[in-house]
Amino acid sequence: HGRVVQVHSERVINGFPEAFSKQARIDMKYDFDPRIRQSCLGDRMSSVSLKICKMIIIGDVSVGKTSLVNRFCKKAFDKDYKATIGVDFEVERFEILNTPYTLQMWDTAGQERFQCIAAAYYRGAHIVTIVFDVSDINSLASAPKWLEAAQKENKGVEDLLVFLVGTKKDLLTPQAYKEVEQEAIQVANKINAEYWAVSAKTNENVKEFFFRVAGLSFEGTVLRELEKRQFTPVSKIGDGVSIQLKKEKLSSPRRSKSQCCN
Ligand SMILES: Nc1nc2c(ncn2[C@@H]2O[C@H](COP(=O)(O)OP(=O)(O)OP(=O)(O)O)[C@@H](O)[C@H]2O)c(=O)[nH]1
Ligand SMILES: [Mg+2]
Repeated sequence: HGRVVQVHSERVINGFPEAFSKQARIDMKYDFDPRIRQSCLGDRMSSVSLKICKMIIIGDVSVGKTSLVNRFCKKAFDKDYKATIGVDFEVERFEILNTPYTLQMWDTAGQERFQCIAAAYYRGAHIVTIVFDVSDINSLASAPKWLEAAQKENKGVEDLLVFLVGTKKDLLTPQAYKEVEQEAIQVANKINAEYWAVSAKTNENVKEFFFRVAGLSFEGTVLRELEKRQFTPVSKIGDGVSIQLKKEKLSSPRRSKSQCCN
């Protein structure tokens, strides 16, 4: 039996997803790395290892983290605020260049009193999405603090993908938005993040954002695997039976000794 992975046709990615802003993008490329296209479309990758990445979604209280995830994963928008208690979890399956890819999303609480619970889930993240509300400039100012908190739980990890996402774009006039954008791009550049602006209410840029996350993180994880394989004995490469779960990245969160919830 081959593995059968059901992927919804709306989650199929073949073209390289574009960045939102030329002024704050993670990379300057316009296509997948040629090595990726070659190995994925040659259908050798898919039988060898499961590709899963973990994304944490962090940011101030009520900026719209849960709304962003729910718009994409559940196609729903709720105008009433319901605080996230600790953390919520969603999974999305994609098919990228014929290869199954899973994105885990950990939607964390912004409320101060849940911080210690939420931070326990930061570990093992490949992707950090810092959310702010474009109609609340203070929430943008918090972005560096949130990144620090994520880095603290992922010490020594160099290739974290960081996104800075402004939500509630529908609340601002185009002129007011442009002013916020200038500041947001500066912050994004300072923290090496890619900048996006979205609206969960109108659905503007929501799918585009998640596709970009999926495309870039997929590329990163496949490239890491290809690099690892360069050092693997040839006989092991093609045997196809070793579906490797990267256990260390997926394990349940451990609480750090130094802090939290007393
Ligand atoms: N107009 C508008 N309102 C939004 C948008 N996104 C979220 N909201 C509203 O903002 C409020 C907070 O949204 P949430 O998604 O719950 O915020 P959160 O960041 O998850 O909050 P915590 O879980 O407490 O950290 C809710 O009333 C949402 O309806 C948006 O794009 N436009
Ligand atoms: Mg929430």
